[in-house]
Amino acid sequence: MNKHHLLLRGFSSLSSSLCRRSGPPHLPARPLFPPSRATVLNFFSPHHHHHHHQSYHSPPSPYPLPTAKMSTSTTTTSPANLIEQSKRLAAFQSVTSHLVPFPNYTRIGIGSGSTVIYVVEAISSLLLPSTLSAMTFYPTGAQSEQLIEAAGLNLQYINKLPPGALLDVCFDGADEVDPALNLIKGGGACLWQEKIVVTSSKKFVCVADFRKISKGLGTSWTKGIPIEVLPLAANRVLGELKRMGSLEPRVRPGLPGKAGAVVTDNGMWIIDAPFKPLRVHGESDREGGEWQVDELAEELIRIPGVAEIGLFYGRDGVQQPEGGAQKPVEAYFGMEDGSVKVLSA
Ligand SMILES: O=C[C@H](O)[C@H](O)[C@H](O)COP(=O)(O)O
Repeated sequence: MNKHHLLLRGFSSLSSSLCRRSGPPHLPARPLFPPSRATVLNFFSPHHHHHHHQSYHSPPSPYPLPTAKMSTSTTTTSPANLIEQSKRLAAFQSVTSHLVPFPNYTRIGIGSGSTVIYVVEAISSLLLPSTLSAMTFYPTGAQSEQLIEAAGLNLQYINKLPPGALLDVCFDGADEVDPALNLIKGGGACLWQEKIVVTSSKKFVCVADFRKISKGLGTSWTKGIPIEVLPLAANRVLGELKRMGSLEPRVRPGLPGKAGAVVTDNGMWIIDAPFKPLRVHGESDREGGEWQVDELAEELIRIPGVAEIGLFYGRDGVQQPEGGAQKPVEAYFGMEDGSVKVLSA
Protein backbone atom coordinates (compact mmCIF):
# COMPACT_ATOMS: atom_id res chain seq x y z
CA MET A 1 0.00 0.00 0.00
CA ASN A 2 1.51 3.29 -1.00
CA LYS A 3 1.14 6.59 0.77
CA HIS A 4 -1.64 7.72 -1.52
CA HIS A 5 -3.72 4.79 -0.45
CA LEU A 6 -2.99 5.60 3.13
CA LEU A 7 -4.05 9.17 2.61
CA LEU A 8 -7.36 8.17 1.11
CA ARG A 9 -7.89 5.63 3.86
CA GLY A 10 -7.40 8.47 6.27
CA PHE A 11 -10.05 10.51 4.52
CA SER A 12 -12.39 7.56 4.35
CA SER A 13 -12.25 6.78 8.01
CA LEU A 14 -12.75 10.40 8.93
CA SER A 15 -15.77 10.58 6.77
CA SER A 16 -17.55 7.85 8.68
CA SER A 17 -18.93 10.52 10.99
CA LEU A 18 -22.46 11.78 10.84
CA CYS A 19 -22.42 13.57 7.53
CA ARG A 20 -21.61 10.52 5.52
CA ARG A 21 -23.89 7.74 4.52
CA SER A 22 -22.71 4.23 3.88
CA GLY A 23 -19.41 4.83 2.21
CA PRO A 24 -17.91 2.56 -0.36
CA PRO A 25 -14.71 1.15 1.07
CA HIS A 26 -13.29 0.64 -2.42
CA LEU A 27 -10.16 2.47 -3.35
CA PRO A 28 -9.38 3.47 -6.89
CA ALA A 29 -6.82 0.96 -8.13
CA ARG A 30 -4.61 3.65 -9.59
CA PRO A 31 -2.54 6.61 -8.49
CA LEU A 32 -4.71 8.98 -6.55
CA PHE A 33 -2.95 12.10 -7.63
CA PRO A 34 -2.13 13.56 -10.98
CA PRO A 35 1.49 12.99 -12.02
CA SER A 36 2.70 16.41 -11.02
CA ARG A 37 1.25 19.79 -10.33
CA ALA A 38 3.14 21.33 -13.19
CA THR A 39 1.66 18.86 -15.66
CA VAL A 40 -1.82 19.55 -14.47
CA LEU A 41 -1.43 23.28 -14.46
CA ASN A 42 0.06 23.15 -17.95
CA PHE A 43 -2.88 21.12 -19.06
CA PHE A 44 -5.33 23.57 -17.70
CA SER A 45 -7.01 25.43 -20.49
CA PRO A 46 -9.34 28.36 -20.01
CA HIS A 47 -12.26 26.42 -21.43
CA HIS A 48 -14.52 27.39 -18.63
CA HIS A 49 -17.15 29.99 -19.34
CA HIS A 50 -20.45 30.51 -17.68
CA HIS A 51 -23.05 28.93 -19.90
CA HIS A 52 -26.61 29.81 -19.21
CA HIS A 53 -29.43 27.42 -20.04
CA GLN A 54 -27.16 24.75 -21.36
CA SER A 55 -24.92 21.98 -20.37
CA TYR A 56 -21.63 20.88 -21.77
CA HIS A 57 -19.25 18.04 -21.37
CA SER A 58 -15.76 18.88 -20.32
CA PRO A 59 -12.84 18.13 -22.62
CA PRO A 60 -10.90 14.95 -21.94
CA SER A 61 -9.47 14.99 -18.46
CA PRO A 62 -5.77 15.70 -18.09
CA TYR A 63 -5.69 13.55 -14.96
CA PRO A 64 -5.03 9.83 -14.89
CA LEU A 65 -8.68 9.18 -14.33
CA PRO A 66 -10.62 6.06 -15.15
CA THR A 67 -13.06 5.72 -18.00
CA ALA A 68 -16.03 3.41 -18.25
CA LYS A 69 -14.10 1.40 -20.84
CA MET A 70 -11.27 0.88 -18.42
CA SER A 71 -13.82 -0.05 -15.81
CA THR A 72 -15.45 -2.80 -17.81
CA SER A 73 -12.14 -4.13 -19.06
CA THR A 74 -10.91 -4.80 -15.55
CA THR A 75 -12.43 -7.41 -13.34
CA THR A 76 -11.76 -5.40 -10.19
CA THR A 77 -14.00 -2.40 -10.89
CA SER A 78 -17.40 -2.71 -9.30
CA PRO A 79 -20.41 -0.44 -9.82
CA ALA A 80 -19.56 1.15 -6.46
CA ASN A 81 -16.09 1.90 -7.73
CA LEU A 82 -17.54 3.47 -10.86
CA ILE A 83 -19.60 5.79 -8.68
CA GLU A 84 -16.56 6.73 -6.62
CA GLN A 85 -14.55 7.38 -9.76
CA SER A 86 -17.35 9.58 -11.10
CA LYS A 87 -17.39 11.66 -7.94
CA ARG A 88 -13.63 12.04 -8.07
CA LEU A 89 -13.67 13.03 -11.73
CA ALA A 90 -16.30 15.72 -11.07
CA ALA A 91 -14.36 16.97 -8.06
CA PHE A 92 -11.11 17.38 -9.99
CA GLN A 93 -12.91 19.13 -12.84
CA SER A 94 -14.78 21.53 -10.56
CA VAL A 95 -11.61 22.51 -8.71
CA THR A 96 -9.76 22.90 -12.03
CA SER A 97 -12.47 25.30 -13.25
CA HIS A 98 -13.30 27.21 -10.08
CA LEU A 99 -10.16 27.32 -7.95
CA VAL A 100 -6.98 26.62 -9.95
CA PRO A 101 -7.47 29.72 -12.17
CA PHE A 102 -8.10 31.92 -9.12
CA PRO A 103 -5.00 31.77 -6.91
CA ASN A 104 -6.08 35.10 -5.42
CA TYR A 105 -9.06 33.46 -3.67
CA THR A 106 -8.56 33.53 0.08
CA ARG A 107 -11.71 32.01 1.60
CA ILE A 108 -13.04 28.65 0.48
CA GLY A 109 -16.07 26.74 1.84
CA ILE A 110 -15.93 22.94 2.08
CA GLY A 111 -19.22 21.07 2.33
CA SER A 112 -20.11 17.63 3.67
CA GLY A 113 -20.55 14.14 2.32
CA SER A 114 -18.61 11.54 0.43
CA THR A 115 -17.96 13.65 -2.70
CA VAL A 116 -16.22 16.55 -0.96
CA ILE A 117 -13.54 14.08 0.15
CA TYR A 118 -12.38 14.18 -3.47
CA VAL A 119 -12.74 17.97 -3.61
CA VAL A 120 -10.25 18.23 -0.75
CA GLU A 121 -7.98 15.72 -2.47
CA ALA A 122 -8.15 17.77 -5.69
CA ILE A 123 -7.42 21.02 -3.86
CA SER A 124 -4.42 19.50 -2.06
CA SER A 125 -2.97 18.02 -5.21
CA LEU A 126 -3.75 20.67 -7.85
CA LEU A 127 -2.73 23.83 -6.03
CA LEU A 128 0.81 24.83 -5.17
CA PRO A 129 1.69 24.86 -1.46
CA SER A 130 2.43 28.59 -1.65
CA THR A 131 -1.04 29.23 -3.07
CA LEU A 132 -2.69 27.01 -0.48
CA SER A 133 -0.90 28.70 2.38
CA ALA A 134 -2.68 31.97 1.54
CA MET A 135 -6.11 30.28 1.48
CA THR A 136 -8.38 29.55 4.43
CA PHE A 137 -10.97 26.79 4.41
CA TYR A 138 -14.36 26.97 6.14
CA PRO A 139 -16.10 23.68 7.07
CA THR A 140 -19.83 22.92 7.21
CA GLY A 141 -19.64 20.51 10.11
CA ALA A 142 -17.54 18.03 12.02
CA GLN A 143 -16.73 15.85 9.01
CA SER A 144 -15.46 18.61 6.76
CA GLU A 145 -13.55 20.17 9.65
CA GLN A 146 -11.65 16.89 10.00
CA LEU A 147 -11.12 16.67 6.25
CA ILE A 148 -9.58 20.15 6.16
CA GLU A 149 -7.34 19.39 9.12
CA ALA A 150 -6.25 16.00 7.77
CA ALA A 151 -5.21 17.63 4.48
CA GLY A 152 -3.14 20.19 6.38
CA LEU A 153 -5.16 23.12 5.04
CA ASN A 154 -5.77 26.33 6.99
CA LEU A 155 -9.01 25.99 8.95
CA GLN A 156 -11.33 28.77 10.03
CA TYR A 157 -14.94 28.76 11.25
CA ILE A 158 -17.81 30.54 9.59
CA ASN A 159 -18.66 32.39 12.81
CA LYS A 160 -15.32 34.19 12.42
CA LEU A 161 -16.28 35.60 9.02
CA PRO A 162 -16.80 39.33 9.56
CA PRO A 163 -20.30 40.72 8.96
CA GLY A 164 -20.74 41.50 5.29
CA ALA A 165 -17.71 39.46 4.21
CA LEU A 166 -18.13 36.56 1.79
CA LEU A 167 -16.27 33.36 0.95
CA ASP A 168 -14.93 33.38 -2.63
CA VAL A 169 -16.29 29.94 -3.47
CA CYS A 170 -17.88 26.97 -1.75
CA PHE A 171 -17.78 23.35 -2.98
CA ASP A 172 -20.46 20.95 -1.81
CA GLY A 173 -22.33 17.83 -2.84
CA ALA A 174 -26.05 17.17 -3.27
CA ASP A 175 -28.48 14.28 -3.10
CA GLU A 176 -30.51 15.35 -6.13
CA VAL A 177 -30.25 18.19 -8.68
CA ASP A 178 -33.09 19.37 -10.92
CA PRO A 179 -32.71 21.14 -14.31
CA ALA A 180 -32.88 24.60 -12.65
CA LEU A 181 -30.15 23.49 -10.20
CA ASN A 182 -32.50 23.35 -7.25
CA LEU A 183 -31.05 20.80 -4.83
CA ILE A 184 -32.01 18.32 -2.18
CA LYS A 185 -29.31 18.14 0.50
CA GLY A 186 -29.11 16.63 3.95
CA GLY A 187 -29.12 12.94 3.08
CA GLY A 188 -26.14 12.68 5.40
CA ALA A 189 -27.81 14.89 8.04
CA CYS A 190 -25.83 18.02 7.13
CA LEU A 191 -27.84 20.92 5.80
CA TRP A 192 -28.11 23.80 8.26
CA GLN A 193 -24.43 24.71 8.43
CA GLU A 194 -24.18 23.97 4.71
CA LYS A 195 -26.87 26.51 3.98
CA ILE A 196 -25.09 29.09 6.12
CA VAL A 197 -21.75 28.50 4.38
CA VAL A 198 -23.28 28.38 0.88
CA THR A 199 -25.22 31.60 1.41
CA SER A 200 -22.05 33.22 2.77
CA SER A 201 -20.28 32.51 -0.54
CA LYS A 202 -20.02 34.50 -3.74
CA LYS A 203 -20.48 31.28 -5.68
CA PHE A 204 -21.48 27.76 -4.81
CA VAL A 205 -20.17 24.92 -6.99
CA CYS A 206 -22.01 21.61 -6.71
CA VAL A 207 -20.13 18.35 -7.21
CA ALA A 208 -21.92 15.06 -7.75
CA ASP A 209 -22.21 11.89 -9.80
CA PHE A 210 -24.56 10.81 -12.57
CA ARG A 211 -27.13 9.33 -10.13
CA LYS A 212 -28.03 12.80 -8.84
CA ILE A 213 -29.31 14.27 -12.12
CA SER A 214 -33.10 14.60 -11.96
CA LYS A 215 -36.09 16.05 -13.80
CA GLY A 216 -37.81 16.96 -10.54
CA LEU A 217 -36.70 16.74 -6.92
CA GLY A 218 -38.13 13.63 -5.28
CA THR A 219 -37.84 11.52 -8.43
CA SER A 220 -34.62 9.68 -7.65
CA TRP A 221 -34.19 10.79 -4.02
CA THR A 222 -37.39 9.23 -2.70
CA LYS A 223 -36.53 9.10 1.01
CA GLY A 224 -37.94 12.59 1.44
CA ILE A 225 -36.79 16.15 1.86
CA PRO A 226 -34.51 16.35 4.90
CA ILE A 227 -35.79 18.91 7.39
CA GLU A 228 -33.80 19.85 10.51
CA VAL A 229 -36.13 20.32 13.48
CA LEU A 230 -36.02 21.20 17.14
CA PRO A 231 -36.61 17.78 18.80
CA LEU A 232 -39.49 18.95 20.99
CA ALA A 233 -41.33 20.22 17.90
CA ALA A 234 -40.95 17.02 15.87
CA ASN A 235 -44.52 15.75 16.27
CA ARG A 236 -46.01 19.14 15.52
CA VAL A 237 -43.90 19.46 12.40
CA LEU A 238 -44.87 15.92 11.30
CA GLY A 239 -48.53 16.92 11.60
CA GLU A 240 -48.02 20.03 9.47
CA LEU A 241 -46.12 18.05 6.85
CA LYS A 242 -48.95 15.52 6.52
CA ARG A 243 -51.41 18.37 6.15
CA MET A 244 -49.26 19.70 3.31
CA GLY A 245 -49.41 16.39 1.48
CA SER A 246 -46.17 14.74 2.54
CA LEU A 247 -46.46 10.99 2.28
CA GLU A 248 -45.34 9.35 5.51
CA PRO A 249 -42.86 11.87 6.89
CA ARG A 250 -40.82 10.47 9.76
CA VAL A 251 -38.04 11.31 12.17
CA ARG A 252 -34.82 9.80 10.86
CA PRO A 253 -33.79 6.90 13.07
CA GLY A 254 -30.20 6.57 14.24
CA LEU A 255 -30.25 2.79 13.95
CA PRO A 256 -28.22 0.66 13.57
CA GLY A 257 -25.50 2.97 14.87
CA LYS A 258 -27.52 4.72 17.52
CA ALA A 259 -30.80 4.05 19.32
CA GLY A 260 -33.35 6.84 18.94
CA ALA A 261 -33.17 9.66 16.43
CA VAL A 262 -30.22 10.90 14.40
CA VAL A 263 -28.85 13.98 16.15
CA THR A 264 -27.28 16.59 13.87
CA ASP A 265 -24.09 18.57 14.42
CA ASN A 266 -26.42 21.23 15.84
CA GLY A 267 -28.21 18.99 18.34
CA MET A 268 -31.36 18.84 16.19
CA TRP A 269 -33.30 15.96 14.63
CA ILE A 270 -33.93 15.29 10.95
CA ILE A 271 -37.40 14.63 9.53
CA ASP A 272 -37.48 13.07 6.07
CA ALA A 273 -40.59 14.30 4.29
CA PRO A 274 -41.43 12.59 0.98
CA PHE A 275 -43.50 14.63 -1.46
CA LYS A 276 -44.59 13.92 -5.01
CA PRO A 277 -41.81 14.99 -7.43
CA LEU A 278 -41.50 18.77 -7.24
CA ARG A 279 -42.36 21.01 -10.16
CA VAL A 280 -39.46 23.09 -11.39
CA HIS A 281 -41.63 25.85 -12.88
CA GLY A 282 -45.21 27.03 -12.59
CA GLU A 283 -47.43 26.84 -9.56
CA SER A 284 -48.27 24.24 -6.96
CA ASP A 285 -51.40 22.12 -6.93
CA ARG A 286 -51.64 22.14 -3.15
CA GLU A 287 -54.84 20.09 -2.98
CA GLY A 288 -53.25 17.41 -5.13
CA GLY A 289 -50.07 17.54 -3.04
CA GLU A 290 -47.99 18.58 -6.05
CA TRP A 291 -45.67 21.39 -5.13
CA GLN A 292 -43.44 23.75 -7.04
CA VAL A 293 -39.98 23.88 -5.42
CA ASP A 294 -39.88 27.53 -4.31
CA GLU A 295 -43.46 27.49 -3.01
CA LEU A 296 -42.90 24.34 -0.98
CA ALA A 297 -39.60 25.64 0.40
CA GLU A 298 -41.18 28.88 1.51
CA GLU A 299 -44.04 27.06 3.28
CA LEU A 300 -41.72 24.57 4.98
CA ILE A 301 -39.32 27.13 6.41
CA ARG A 302 -42.26 28.95 8.01
CA ILE A 303 -43.33 25.99 10.19
CA PRO A 304 -42.47 26.73 13.82
CA GLY A 305 -39.88 24.23 15.01
CA VAL A 306 -38.21 23.91 11.61
CA ALA A 307 -34.61 25.06 11.90
CA GLU A 308 -33.67 24.67 8.23
CA ILE A 309 -34.70 22.67 5.19
CA GLY A 310 -32.70 20.56 2.74
CA LEU A 311 -34.09 22.37 -0.31
CA PHE A 312 -31.55 24.77 -1.83
CA TYR A 313 -33.51 26.95 -4.22
CA GLY A 314 -34.15 30.47 -5.52
CA ARG A 315 -31.24 32.37 -6.98
CA ASP A 316 -27.59 31.53 -7.64
CA GLY A 317 -24.42 33.51 -7.10
CA VAL A 318 -24.41 34.88 -10.64
CA GLN A 319 -27.92 36.25 -10.21
CA GLN A 320 -27.13 37.45 -6.68
CA PRO A 321 -23.41 38.24 -6.37
CA GLU A 322 -23.85 40.15 -3.12
CA GLY A 323 -24.32 36.85 -1.26
CA GLY A 324 -27.31 34.99 0.11
CA ALA A 325 -27.86 32.76 -2.92
CA GLN A 326 -28.60 29.09 -2.26
CA LYS A 327 -28.30 27.52 -5.70
CA PRO A 328 -24.99 26.54 -7.31
CA VAL A 329 -23.64 28.53 -10.23
CA GLU A 330 -22.69 25.21 -11.80
CA ALA A 331 -23.16 21.53 -11.03
CA TYR A 332 -20.50 18.99 -12.05
CA PHE A 333 -21.53 15.38 -12.58
CA GLY A 334 -19.08 12.56 -13.13
CA MET A 335 -20.70 10.37 -15.79
CA GLU A 336 -20.53 6.62 -16.31
CA ASP A 337 -18.55 7.02 -19.53
CA GLY A 338 -15.75 8.90 -17.79
CA SER A 339 -16.82 12.38 -18.93
CA VAL A 340 -17.98 15.25 -16.76
CA LYS A 341 -21.34 16.90 -17.43
CA VAL A 342 -21.57 20.51 -16.32
CA LEU A 343 -24.97 22.11 -15.81
CA SER A 344 -25.70 25.81 -15.37
CA ALA A 345 -29.06 27.18 -14.38
O1 LIG B 1 -26.06 15.76 4.44
C1 LIG B 1 -25.20 15.68 3.61
C2 LIG B 1 -24.92 16.67 2.57
O2 LIG B 1 -26.00 17.47 2.20
C3 LIG B 1 -24.25 16.05 1.36
O3 LIG B 1 -23.67 17.09 0.64
C4 LIG B 1 -25.19 15.28 0.45
O4 LIG B 1 -25.90 14.33 1.20
C5 LIG B 1 -24.42 14.58 -0.68
O5 LIG B 1 -23.56 13.64 -0.14
P1 LIG B 1 -22.67 12.68 -1.01
O6 LIG B 1 -21.62 13.49 -1.67
O7 LIG B 1 -22.11 11.70 -0.01
O8 LIG B 1 -23.58 11.99 -1.99
